[in-house]
Amino acid sequence: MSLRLAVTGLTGQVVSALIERAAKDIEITALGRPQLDLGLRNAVLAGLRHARCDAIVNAAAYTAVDRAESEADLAMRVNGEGAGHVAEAAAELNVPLLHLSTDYVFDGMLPRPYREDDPTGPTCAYGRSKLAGEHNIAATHPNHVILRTAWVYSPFGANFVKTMLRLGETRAEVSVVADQLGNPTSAIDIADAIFVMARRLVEDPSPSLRGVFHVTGQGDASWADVAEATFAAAEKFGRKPVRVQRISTADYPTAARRPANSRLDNEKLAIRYGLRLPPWRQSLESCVARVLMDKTGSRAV
Ligand SMILES: NC(=O)C1=CN([C@@H]2O[C@H](COP(=O)(O)OP(=O)(O)OC[C@H]3O[C@@H](n4cnc5c(N)ncnc54)[C@H](OP(=O)(O)O)[C@@H]3O)[C@@H](O)[C@H]2O)C=CC1
Ligand SMILES: Cc1cn([C@H]2C[C@H](O)[C@@H](COP(=O)(O)OP(=O)(O)O[C@H]3O[C@@H](C)C(=O)[C@@H](O)[C@H]3O)O2)c(=O)[nH]c1=O
Ligand SMILES: [Mg+2]
Repeated sequence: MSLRLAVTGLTGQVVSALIERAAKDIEITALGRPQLDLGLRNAVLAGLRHARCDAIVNAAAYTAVDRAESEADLAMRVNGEGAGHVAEAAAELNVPLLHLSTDYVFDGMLPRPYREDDPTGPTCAYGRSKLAGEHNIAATHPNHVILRTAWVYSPFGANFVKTMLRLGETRAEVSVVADQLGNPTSAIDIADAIFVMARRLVEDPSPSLRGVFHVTGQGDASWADVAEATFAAAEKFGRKPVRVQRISTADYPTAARRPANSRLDNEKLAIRYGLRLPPWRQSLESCVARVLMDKTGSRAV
């Protein structure tokens, strides 16, 4: 059965992955700035009203974590209120809404992976704005899924893995925090999960498929682990080795405070949707391969 998805954002990692991964029977309508600005209610309602779709994916967001500390109002307008506007549109169109949220809604103090119903407690402005978005969606449109994902990387846009590959071009050593734990997640794997979930939501009205779901790559890592895996993969493509100096958060001051442990338990997704994302190291290797192949002009693997 064909599936028509209206997606917010034009150039983001998840948007790009959705466009690239859509099978022939999936039609993606991407809506973004300047026509659709999430902060402008009328633009969101008008833009989505005219997109003929079976489901809406809210993949656009203000994602500059450190900058959000000094632009908290803007982050809130886009991530908090903006998500509410998208939910209003989904309610008006009577279609399911799949909304992307983040591990940064948690404070990071729990000594185990977070489950969907664990208490939230964001430590930074970006996290607070994303949590407000979750609340606005839940209050506006019951027919929704909030996918909390984390540490997203891909060949598209800006992300930590591409930052490491760029730093590695000129440095023999990079210092990276080793005391923040999370789940690196490929935007491509997120896109594939969104297609499965959207189809189910369109076909099946059951409440057990709705609500909050944790959707991350399998396996835990620190940022230092991600950096090491990135450089190890890059070596296979002829890059010189880069050493990772494992440092602590205290040695890498940033504007935003990030959770020390934001690992997310994915069991609910496995049980209710029968879905598990691939192990992060596997997807990371494909990503690095693609980024480096694209650079040398060779065919991507
Ligand atoms: N990146 C990550 O590590 C993680 C992301 N998430 C969530 O996943 C989702 C997708 O993230 P990702 O693909 O990485 O995001 P990106 O930062 O790659 O892209 C963000 C997209 O949002 C668009 N955007 C920003 N502000 C607005 C606005 N006011 N109106 C309309 N569009 C806007 C950008 O458009 P433009 O091109 O015009 O700037 C861009 O297309 C987001 O909800 C994010 O919060 C969750 C966990 C981790
Ligand atoms: C570039 C760099 C970062 N770091 C640290 C800073 C920080 O603690 C950690 C990650 O840095 P980044 O700024 O790349 O990642 P950050 O922007 O915090 O990534 C977050 O983005 C938002 C959108 C999310 O929703 C989160 O899930 C998460 O992916 O690594 C180093 O230790 N060394 C470095 O050279
Ligand atoms: Mg960042």
